Amino acid sequence: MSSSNNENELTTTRFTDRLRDESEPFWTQATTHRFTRQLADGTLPDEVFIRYLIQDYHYVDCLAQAVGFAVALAPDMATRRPLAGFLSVLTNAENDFFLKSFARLGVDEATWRNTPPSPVTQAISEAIVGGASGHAGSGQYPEAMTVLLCSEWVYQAWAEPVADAQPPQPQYREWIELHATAEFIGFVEWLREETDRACEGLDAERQEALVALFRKVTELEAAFFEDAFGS
Ligand SMILES: Cc1ncc(C[n+]2csc(CCO)c2C)c(N)n1
Repeated sequence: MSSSNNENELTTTRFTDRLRDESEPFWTQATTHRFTRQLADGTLPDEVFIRYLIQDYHYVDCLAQAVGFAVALAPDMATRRPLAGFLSVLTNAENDFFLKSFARLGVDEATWRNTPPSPVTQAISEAIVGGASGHAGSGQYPEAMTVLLCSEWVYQAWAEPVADAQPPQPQYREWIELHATAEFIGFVEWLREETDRACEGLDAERQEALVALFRKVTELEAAFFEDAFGS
């Protein structure tokens, strides 16, 4: 499949292109979901966004744990630094967004604290933290990068095409802007390059397992959006 190790080939398939392409139909479902379309045109019901935010706050807490594993597993300071920068965004600006949005939407602290993670949230959190930490039997840098890449790339892929949308709800505009900034797009490209570098020399069996992991997380990203509709 990948010819990237053959120097005589003029065209090569990036490993991360393979991850995305082999995740269909879930990739298209996750990146063009009605949740993101309605977010962009302002027709997403408040109660759907509130359900999503409460679940996503659980998810982001698990994601921060997964990034911590990636920081630990990274090969050197130059790779730890962007991951640590991302962890800082997650635990500061991103965290502030959730608390501000809960306040704006009238979701009191007891509600977001006491609403348990849904089965879909539990499944995606286990896939992310398990994949990155070894609880799912892997726990190496390529696995950690693969789950992080999926989580971030799906969001860039839905947000960038709707970056100019101006829904009337300020929290919808902010949620789009957060995922369409040059900084975030640059971070996703770095994740792709680093995942390519970490995975392209691995044997076929390991690569197959990484493709399956990326595909599973992509499927769960689509299910996570659907879950917010209560269907
Ligand atoms: C289920 C789910 N999957 C992925 C993301 C994406 N994401 C999580 S943290 C972060 C950093 C951006 O500031 C981004 C893009 C999400 N929010 N929820």
